[in-house]
Amino acid sequence: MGVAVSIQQVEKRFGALQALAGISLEIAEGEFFGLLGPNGAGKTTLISCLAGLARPDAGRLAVLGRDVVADYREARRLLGVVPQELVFDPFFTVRETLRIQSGYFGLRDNDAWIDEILANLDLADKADTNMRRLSGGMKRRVLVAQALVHKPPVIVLDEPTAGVDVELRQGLWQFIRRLNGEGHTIILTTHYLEEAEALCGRIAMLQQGRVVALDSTENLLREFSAHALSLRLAGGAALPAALAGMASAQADGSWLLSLPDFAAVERVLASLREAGIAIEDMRLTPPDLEEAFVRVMQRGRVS
Ligand SMILES: Nc1ncnc2c1ncn2[C@@H]1O[C@H](COP(=O)(O)OP(=O)(O)OP(=O)(O)O)[C@@H](O)[C@H]1O
Repeated sequence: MGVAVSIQQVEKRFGALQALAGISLEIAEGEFFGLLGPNGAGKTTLISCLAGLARPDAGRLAVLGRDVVADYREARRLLGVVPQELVFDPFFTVRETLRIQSGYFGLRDNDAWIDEILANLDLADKADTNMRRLSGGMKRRVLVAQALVHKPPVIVLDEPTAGVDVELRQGLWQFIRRLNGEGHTIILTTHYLEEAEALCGRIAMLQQGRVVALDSTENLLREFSAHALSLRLAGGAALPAALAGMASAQADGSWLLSLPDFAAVERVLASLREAGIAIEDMRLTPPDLEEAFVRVMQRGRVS
């Protein structure tokens, strides 16, 4: 697999603020890649640099080998960006908007693909509706459609599901997954960590303009999150001393234990049995990206 996106030592300042402080990343063709980080971490700035909308102060970015500054037009053609902000021209219908966007890329007679996009984004019945009459969620769908009109091999989605209802989210992800299955590289930023966990094969976490974690989703979960075992003991019993170190008392009288793997559940149960303590209620929650994210961010702040 070739390199879809190459980002090398990219820096960007806004006055005194260092928005990007030396970002290096490589995203392979066909990846579903997540770019996560708290508000202000630099995700949108990095995407703007990739799309040629902002110029980095230092470093290089390339899309499928095309430098985004030196070879702007070709790099831009290889990229489809769904922006975070709802910007649109209120005077055109949905179809006109998509035809105009096709025109920017020199595409005529693009209606077959436009119809397919509209159908997949559940916008077909809005094709002749004026943009200003659409709801916020519908406008967001049009932004997604606009990014796809030229069938870009690399698709960047900057928080595409903010303010979007559950049904569209599912439809959108189904469509994006299909495109990914057909070989399109997908780069996603989102604050919905469940979505990132379900969709992304690899994730970079940004904090204050730096990459503070970069790994497969699986490895990030393994390293930074644990199985959480919630236990309520009969008669409000205390935990045996051997378990106390890995547990914290909850406000409702239950205990929360952080376990590295399933085998640890067995050790906990054996320890309770030996101490003659009965269990009233027990729940096991798998590792999740939200916990991993919080831990990575806390670690970042310390160093
Ligand atoms: N045009 C600009 N002028 C000045 N500062 C800017 C500009 N654009 C972004 N910034 C600042 O750069 C930093 C990074 O912003 P950016 O929008 O890239 O973050 P983000 O990770 O996308 O955040 P969010 O999750 O809120 O979208 C922030 O501190 C922001 O205030």
